[in-house]
Amino acid sequence: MTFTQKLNTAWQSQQSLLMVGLDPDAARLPASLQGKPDAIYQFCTAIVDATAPYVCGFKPQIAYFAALRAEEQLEAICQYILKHHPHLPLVLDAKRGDIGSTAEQYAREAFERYGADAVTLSPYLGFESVQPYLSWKDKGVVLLCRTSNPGSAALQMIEDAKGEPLYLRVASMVAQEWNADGQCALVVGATYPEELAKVRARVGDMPLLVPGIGAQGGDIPATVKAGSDSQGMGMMINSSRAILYARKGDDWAHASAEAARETRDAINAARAALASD
Ligand SMILES: O=C(O)c1cc(=O)[nH]c(=O)n1[C@@H]1O[C@H](COP(=O)(O)O)[C@@H](O)[C@H]1O
Repeated sequence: MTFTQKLNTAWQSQQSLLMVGLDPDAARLPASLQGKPDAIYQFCTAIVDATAPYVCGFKPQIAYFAALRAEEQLEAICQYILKHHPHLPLVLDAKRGDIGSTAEQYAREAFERYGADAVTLSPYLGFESVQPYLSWKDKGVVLLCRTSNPGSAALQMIEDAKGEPLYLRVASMVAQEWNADGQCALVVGATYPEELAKVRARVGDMPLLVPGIGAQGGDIPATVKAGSDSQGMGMMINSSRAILYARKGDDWAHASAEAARETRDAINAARAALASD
């Protein structure tokens, strides 16, 4: 099964567009896990199990693991997800981008070492920097387009002579030239619903990874309205910190599950309102 098929199946069977991001911060781990050698593995697998009923997939962010010298725990977490939640897409958030020969190694890292279904990439180096990932025919590539951060406009909104902003040029290039085998998706922040709508209009039903709800303050109804595809789906709406650190007391996994359920329900309420418009 390809990444895109797995994602479509998960959207349908889970009735959820919520993706939970795994961004483990050592300083914010529950007290009961602090100091344990496998604390990150214990934390992330418990979050995965608790939130799995409410999500369309998981997105571990590699920097959080690499910074803590915890790549082996990330490997074990990925294996755990593939074994215990095989129907849920695993998107490795690595934001790689390099010349072709190096990209071949990054692709092996994402797809062989971690077994990810898809990986996030920068489009900045052009097609041959992405081609090594696309040669893994059942895998997905998720290209940065209009990112959620405040400084993203400085480059991404630069206009060409015809007044076309760079992020829309990226969207068109990926949709028309890079997506021959239907493996591509784009990243557009929930913090920019206006641009999200423009990307959706430009790329048809291509999947979008949409981070920026929760800790970054993106509005769920505006996101759903702007980014839904023709089937009322089409987005992996990511939330990391607001789900991971939802706890108020000791029952942290339960608090994360509740936060995930509430977020999924808010997304689905917005979808229902849109459908009845
Ligand atoms: O590619 C991403 O996932 C990404 C792109 C983007 O434009 N903005 C963005 O926040 N992200 C990632 O999405 C996650 C957002 O985390 P929270 O703000 O805690 O929900 C982080 O792992 C970011 O690295």
